[in-house]
Amino acid sequence: MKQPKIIFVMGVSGSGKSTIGKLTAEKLGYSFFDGDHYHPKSNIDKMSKGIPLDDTDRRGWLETLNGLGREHRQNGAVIVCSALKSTYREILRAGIENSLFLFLKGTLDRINNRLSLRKGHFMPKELLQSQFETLEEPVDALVVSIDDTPEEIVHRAIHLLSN
Ligand SMILES: Nc1ncnc2c1ncn2[C@@H]1O[C@H](COP(=O)(O)OP(=O)(O)OP(=O)(O)O)[C@@H](O)[C@H]1O
Ligand SMILES: O=C(O)[C@H](O)[C@@H](O)[C@H](O)[C@H](O)CO
Repeated sequence: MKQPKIIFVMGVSGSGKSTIGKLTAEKLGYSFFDGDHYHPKSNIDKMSKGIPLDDTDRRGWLETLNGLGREHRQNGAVIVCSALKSTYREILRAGIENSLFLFLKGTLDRINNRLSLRKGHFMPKELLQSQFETLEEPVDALVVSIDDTPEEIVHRAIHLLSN
């Protein structure tokens, strides 16, 4: 496979997207963008109150991340985004031929445990159930299990990306 220039790291809240995405970008020498930093304040306020985002809330945010992908498609970027639905992934990858989704797959129990330990993040762990309900697992993504150390997960992801 020709190594993709834009890698979207996807999965439910707490699946490890920021952790794995940052390390993967470092290894590949790509820019790194964390989708969490591109939400409008209204979205952050909503999630902080424990209310899940809907399609309308997410639309502009997904378009912004697609714009980032288009901007960096020559030099390479890892972009972190939950990308829960197939229609969201269509928005994200629109016009970017050499893009790929890396799906971090884990169980609700395991992620719930990790979120119980995480401090200082706006996303309440009570929203995790709705993240799983919204998730449409991708059929055309690279899939890595989250049941390992971040270093091992990144090692496997890079192996998959370069084969
Ligand atoms: N492989 C791993 N093993 C153990 N802990 C991990 C692993 N990956 C991530 N974590 C921890 O799990 C928590 C969630 O990870 P992280 O914040 O990267 O997830 P996320 O998908 O970016 O979350 P969100 O979408 O809510 O921003 C963090 O406290 C992180 O340190
Ligand atoms: O689509 C969504 O519901 C949101 O994007 C969330 O997943 C957050 O961005 C983030 O992952 C929370 O930490």
